[in-house]
This record gives sequence, C-alpha cells and structure tokens, in this order.
Amino acid sequence: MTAIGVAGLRKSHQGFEAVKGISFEVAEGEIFALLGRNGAGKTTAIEVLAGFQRADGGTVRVLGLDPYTDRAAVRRRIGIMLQEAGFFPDLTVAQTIDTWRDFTDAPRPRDEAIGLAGLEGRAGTKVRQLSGGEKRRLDLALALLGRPDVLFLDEPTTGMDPEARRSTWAVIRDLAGQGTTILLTTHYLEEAQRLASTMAIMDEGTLVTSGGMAETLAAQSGRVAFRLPAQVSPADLPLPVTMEGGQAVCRAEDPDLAAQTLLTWAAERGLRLAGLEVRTATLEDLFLDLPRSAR
Ligand SMILES: Nc1ncnc2c1ncn2[C@@H]1O[C@H](COP(=O)(O)OP(=O)(O)OP(=O)(O)O)[C@@H](O)[C@H]1O
Repeated sequence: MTAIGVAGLRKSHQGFEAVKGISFEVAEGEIFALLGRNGAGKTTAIEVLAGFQRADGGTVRVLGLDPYTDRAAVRRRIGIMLQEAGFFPDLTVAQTIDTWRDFTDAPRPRDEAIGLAGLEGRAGTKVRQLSGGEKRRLDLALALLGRPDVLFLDEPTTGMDPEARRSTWAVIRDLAGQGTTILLTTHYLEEAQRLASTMAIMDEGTLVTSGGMAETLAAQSGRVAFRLPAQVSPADLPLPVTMEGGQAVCRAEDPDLAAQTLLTWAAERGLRLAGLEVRTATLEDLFLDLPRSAR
C-alpha cells in the first residue's frame, strides 16, 4: 500500500518556487531517500508532507490523508525529526522526553525511547550539555515517542560519530522492518545507499532522477582505477580512461571484465597496474555524474 503519495507538488516561499512540481510514491514499510544538494527543496517538501505548510499546487497524501487539511489525524500517526530542534536547554533528557510524552497519544515508555535513541546514561544530563550528535539522538527519541506509522527524518545523523551513526541506521532499519515508512534526507550518500530501497534526487525544485536504489545503481557504470605505469600513455591502453587525481579511471558497465582486460594487457607487457581498485557504482558516483546544473 502507498504510505506517501506526492503528485505535481509545488511550493513557493515569498515568490520563490522552492519545489516545482515533483511526484513520487513511497510504499508502506519502505525507506525512501530524498537527496539533493543544499537548497534543492527537500526540507520544503518534508514541511508540506508533515502538514506545516500548505501545497501551492499538486496533491500530497500521507496515509491516504491530506496532511494540511487533515492535520490532526495525520499528526497522530507521523514522527518528524527536522534539522533544527527547539529544545529547552535547561531541561534534562528525561524531562524533555517526559514533556513530549504528555503531548503524545499512547507514548512509548521514557526508557524505551532513551534506549532506542542510544541515550542510555544521559537521562539526567541537561540538553545544553549534550553534544551535537546527542541532540540529534534526543530528536530521534522524540520522533519515535508516538510509535509513528510514517517517520520523516531530515538529516538524522548529522553530527553523529561513526558508531552512533551505525546504531541509528540499525534503529531505522528495525523500524522499517516493523512496518514504519521512512522518508529521510541526508548528505551522506553512503547512508542513503545502505538504508534506502528507493530514492529520488532533487535539484532546484525538480526531480532529476528517481527509482529503486539497486536498479538505479545497477544501471550505472562501475569503475576500475589504477596508477598508470611509467612510459605508458592513456592512449596505449586497451580501454578508454580518464586521468583523475593522478589515477587512470576506466568506467565500465562490467568493471570486473574491464579489470581483466586491463590486467591481461599489462601482464603481456610485463607491466604492473599499481593500486588497482575495482568497484561497482555507488550512489556518490551517480550523484557526481549528474550534470552540474542537475546536481
Ligand atoms: N521560509 C523560507 N523563506 C524563503 N525562502 C526559503 C524558505 N525556506 C526555504 N527557502 C528557500 O527555498 C529553497 C529550498 O530550501 P530547502 O530548505 O527546502 O532546501 P533543502 O534541499 O532542504 O536544502 P539543505 O540540504 O541545505 O537542507 C532554498 O533556496 C531556500 O533558500
């Protein structure tokens, strides 16, 4: 079933069209990554989806409801983690969660929320004493309090150390495994690639690409990189390469086959392809290969 449906969404801020007619769908229990450089329109789209702003055009449905006109009903079933959290700095983590529990229907127990967000041992710490990454975790705890069916996570792991990031990924995956639909934005493309099964890339208010993560990446070229042996020029090689940061880079649909061709060619000449790296396409390759205006 479709949990989030966006068709032709348009939204302007004081005459500036931040979202220019985007369409996508997110199925129930799916993790969807909405990507794009700064200012692409991702947060604006989330604000409309969460019912904070009214769409100027197009239709938006969350759990079959209009998030603006059916705000109260939608709010009860969604969790939101925006980029800027408005905490009271003098409250402790426990007091902050308790305050939010008072406004939440059937909230999770405080300790469960603390455990899910990885804030054990910080319950008595004042918000002002938390690190940036810990504040993000508190934000996550609050977004999860109402056991939401749909979670909007705007850059959820910004400021987290690698261990905290990985534990947050595990929480996100568990929630999706239990049927929660998750729409996330992130500038960490590895994070999007590891978590999301579908994605869309926005640029200047429009969608430049969207689809299944695995299918989209499979359609992208992989790469073989190595240091060019002395006295060899790129034109001597059996496959076309570009020189990037002192490395010869060959893009190929089948990078294993390209590596074999290059290694055989080198072996026949008694040459070594030092620092050889072979890899299938990553989301970062896809992102960086988009035309500059569409990145
Ligand atoms: N309240 C506002 N008033 C005026 N312009 C705004 C407002 N909010 C956003 N914008 C503009 O709309 C555009 C899209 O902003 P938005 O925050 O949606 O982008 P984003 O993709 O989330 O960016 P980032 O990755 O930096 O968070 C930007 O050019 C921004 O300056």
